Amino acid sequence: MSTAEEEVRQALIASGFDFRKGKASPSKARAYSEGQVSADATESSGSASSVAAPSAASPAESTSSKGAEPAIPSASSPAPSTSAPRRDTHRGDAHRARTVSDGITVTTVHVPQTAPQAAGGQRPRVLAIAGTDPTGGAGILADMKTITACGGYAMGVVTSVVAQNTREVTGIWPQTAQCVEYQLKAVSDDVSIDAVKIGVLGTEEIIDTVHEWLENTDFTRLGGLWRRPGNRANVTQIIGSSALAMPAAGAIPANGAARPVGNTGADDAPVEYADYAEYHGVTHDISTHRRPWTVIDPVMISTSGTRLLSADAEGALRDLLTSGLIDVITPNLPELAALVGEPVATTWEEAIDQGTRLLDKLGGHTRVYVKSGHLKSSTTRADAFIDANTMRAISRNPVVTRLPGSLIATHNTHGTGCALSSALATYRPQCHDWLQAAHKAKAWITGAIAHSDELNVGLGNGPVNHSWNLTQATPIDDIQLHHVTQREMHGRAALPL
Ligand SMILES: Nc1ncnc2c1ncn2[C@@H]1O[C@H](COP(=O)(O)OP(=O)(O)O)[C@@H](O)[C@H]1O
Ligand SMILES: Cc1ncc(COP(=O)(O)OP(=O)(O)O)c(N)n1
Repeated sequence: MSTAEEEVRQALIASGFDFRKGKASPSKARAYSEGQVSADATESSGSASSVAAPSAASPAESTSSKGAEPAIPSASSPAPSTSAPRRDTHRGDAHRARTVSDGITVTTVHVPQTAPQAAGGQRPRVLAIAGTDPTGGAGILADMKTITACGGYAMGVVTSVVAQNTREVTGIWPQTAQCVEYQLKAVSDDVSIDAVKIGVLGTEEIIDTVHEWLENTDFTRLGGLWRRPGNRANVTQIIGSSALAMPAAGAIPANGAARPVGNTGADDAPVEYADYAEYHGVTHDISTHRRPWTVIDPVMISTSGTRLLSADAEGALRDLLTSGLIDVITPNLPELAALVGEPVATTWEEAIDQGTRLLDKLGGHTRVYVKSGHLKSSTTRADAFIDANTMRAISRNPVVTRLPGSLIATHNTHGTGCALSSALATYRPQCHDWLQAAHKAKAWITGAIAHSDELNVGLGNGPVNHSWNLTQATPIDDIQLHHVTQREMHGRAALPL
């Protein structure tokens, strides 16, 4: 079994998956434990692999990654508190490098995983802007389940009502731009939004509406973004006691003008951003992340072949993608091909080349998470995270990180892309950087696919199991229910009408 498979296996074990009993899917469990799912064997040797552009050197010191346990938040098995010290979690250890295509070198990098830190019980507030699927496998219902399972508080704005099931799409009713605008405003007028996942947008007008909302809303007005406790030292180190102070000399390399962060008042300081900038030596994120962390799944065509974005809306989509308002775009292979105007990639290497070209095309304003679900010729399901923002201090080239994964033999892949992008958006506020969030999202979706056979939903391509890492609902018997109801009624009676 390759180390990459071992990592996924460990992630599943950490989440409560029982390989001996083969609880979710005996055949799948066997494939894992006996090493039959071996797509990554020739491509990775560390606990995670990265592809780095030539001069993007990874930190050199090496700590063994063997046995490192990717943490997946789980109510049943809380993430271990013995994880690596926080400040170390970014520091990948280069193990080996190889060239996959012109100018791109694969480097195997160990990216230790730590548990998302729950901030005193507070959950990041994550808004999904997406279409519907009444079967709950894809779209906004799937987003709600994913966000909840990944530790967020889920909110949703509906862009399009879609009649679909696990087999086909039978009708699409895009909402008016005004309807979407009112929904967006209703949320952002009242709630601090920490992260946004964008799915089906449907029409040019809706894209423009979301674009304008992201651009013009003052997201810090309601008291700033969610932050984890315990980071105060980093903020003061970088931005001083006032959130508007400039970085201390030397704290951030001079590769861009340091700009004040948006929040005022020490308690509202956006700790994440300062922390991010300090580590990566970039100022980009300080200035842009006054907005919520934003992930877009550029859903254009459903797997069943139906257009979910009108053809004339593609120009507006490109404008949004190049606006600097989007942090990560998560295309599947057909979407990636459409965005770069090329045939669909047939190998992982081609997909990476296309992802890098897409990033170039978008002016480097975003990050590209390339999804491998449609890779027909291979049993690898490794994804790639291509980032032109990190490591700028060392190299101007984008860093391409391989997120290991192997094919799971199941037809239950309806809505995988929706779930992955929601998981990414939800993990980001709980992680140190996008890369760590990407690793967690990949581990989570792998678990959700691996556990999908526990469900029995629909006659076609069934959904993934969004609640795979959650404990069973606590059974409540009739007597308990009776007592709760009595208490509620007494409470209500006391409320003024
Ligand atoms: N059969 C599978 N086995 C393992 N991982 C899969 C499988 N199908 C999809 N994935 C993973 O699910 C995620 C979503 O990918 P993809 O299916 O390409 O997206 P979309 O649903 O947008 O088409 C990716 O991480 C991909 O690698
Ligand atoms: C309302 C809605 N949004 C998105 C999709 C596409 O879902 P995706 O996760 O890309 O997966 P497939 O089901 O198309 O494989 C959808 N169908 N509906």
